[in-house]
Amino acid sequence: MYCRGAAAIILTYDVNHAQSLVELEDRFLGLTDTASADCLFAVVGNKVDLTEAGTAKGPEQEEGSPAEAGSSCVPSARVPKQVKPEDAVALYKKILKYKMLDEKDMPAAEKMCFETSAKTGYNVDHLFETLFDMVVPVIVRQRAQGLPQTVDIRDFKQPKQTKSGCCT
Ligand SMILES: Nc1nc2c(ncn2[C@@H]2O[C@H](COP(=O)(O)OP(=O)(O)OP(=O)(O)O)[C@@H](O)[C@H]2O)c(=O)[nH]1
Repeated sequence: MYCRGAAAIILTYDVNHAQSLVELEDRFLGLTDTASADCLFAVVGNKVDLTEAGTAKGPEQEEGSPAEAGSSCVPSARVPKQVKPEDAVALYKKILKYKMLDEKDMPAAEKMCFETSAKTGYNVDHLFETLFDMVVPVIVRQRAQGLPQTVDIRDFKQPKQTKSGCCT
């Protein structure tokens, strides 16, 4: 996971495995520490095509929010969805707290939580178009302010060696 200077991070879980949402918080959230201070977060529940209440809509029909995805049943239903959109919204709010970001300064949770199917393409364009529309103005502003777009690795400082370290 490479996050340094990222303007947006897409945290993806599997709507059929509750543990995958838990792991986003437990294992991956800390890895986003090197992202930009004004980084946007999207929480994306993928594999919605496999769920009972999911959608098998093709890319030509794709649109809508998690609520819409949940309401469009298809006959090829399989398993009950394990992670509800509300769970993703709760995680999004936790992320903002972890980042010490004020909810009112950030896009609404409902706007930043998506359900997708990489297999059918459902909601994938909607996800990327939404992020793109939000991120481009931020990048343009950063460039106008002359903020560096690269990292100078020569700035790297060796961590201090301690005599008491067991491996030194
Ligand atoms: N049905 C379905 N399968 C998917 C979808 N996205 C990915 N897959 C399948 O899930 C498997 C794992 O996909 P990867 O892209 O390797 O994802 P991963 O996060 O590394 O692995 P997992 O944690 O197992 O999902 C592959 O067989 C993909 O084809 C989806 O939206 N629907």
